[in-house]
Amino acid sequence: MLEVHDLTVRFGGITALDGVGFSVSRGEMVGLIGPNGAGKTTLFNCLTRRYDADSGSVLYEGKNLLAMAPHAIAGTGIARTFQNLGLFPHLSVRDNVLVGAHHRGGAGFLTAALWLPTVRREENRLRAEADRILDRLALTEVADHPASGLPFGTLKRVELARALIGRPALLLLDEPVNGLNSAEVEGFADTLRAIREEFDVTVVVVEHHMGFVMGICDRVVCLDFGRKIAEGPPAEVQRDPGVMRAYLGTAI
Ligand SMILES: Nc1ncnc2c1ncn2[C@@H]1O[C@H](COP(=O)(O)OP(=O)(O)OP(=O)(O)O)[C@@H](O)[C@H]1O
Repeated sequence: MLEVHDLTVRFGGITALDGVGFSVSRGEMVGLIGPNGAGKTTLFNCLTRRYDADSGSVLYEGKNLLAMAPHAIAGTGIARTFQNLGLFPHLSVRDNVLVGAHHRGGAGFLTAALWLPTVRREENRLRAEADRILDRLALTEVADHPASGLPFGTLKRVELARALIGRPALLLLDEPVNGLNSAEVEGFADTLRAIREEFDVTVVVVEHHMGFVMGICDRVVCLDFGRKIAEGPPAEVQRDPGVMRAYLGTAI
């Protein structure tokens, strides 16, 4: 589904990604780990075309992802969540989720401005779908509440709901359990396991919480200073001497 070859990204003198390569098969859940500054978010930013790569290639379903326009990414079936939440604080939870469906609306500017019946039908259909997803993620009670002021754990689920309404085939999650307490982490892991089946979605997840990564992922890729230093089943990567060295001084 996804093939990353020899990907390099530089920011001035910093090489954030240095010849990184790995692939992801349909249906897999792959963990992307590595110490702070290893290049994990930069990789996500390349996959969603926020950053340009200096060299290398990314094939998504056989297509050259790096040649696509950033606005076309959602339409290809790739959705992401953000490390520091990318929600609109003053919009309701439901409207934040509906933002994730923007590429599925077929109405043009004029039909939308005139609020024609086709637009109303489309809006009703998407609202019904948003409500189903909100219900699935236990967010119905806060659907009309503005995002601002809600607990962090709730907002993490809103981000997931917003990604899911785009009907993604590939879901990129950037630190989805960062800042959650241990009960919330467990709850999120259970939800993600179930959602992976229900929505038939392939997942790449960046996360520092090793218990979460090791418990949920089929395979783990570890980056350090922009380079891939290990890849394999979670238990093997956790025991890898290079990975242990990269995390020296950090509990893993
Ligand atoms: N837009 C940017 N401009 C300059 N440098 C950047 C930019 N984005 C990332 N970097 C640098 O690239 C390197 C990799 O950063 P990145 O955020 O990808 O790491 P990370 O593995 O996601 O870290 P963390 O776990 O702390 O989120 C770091 O040295 C960072 O400072």
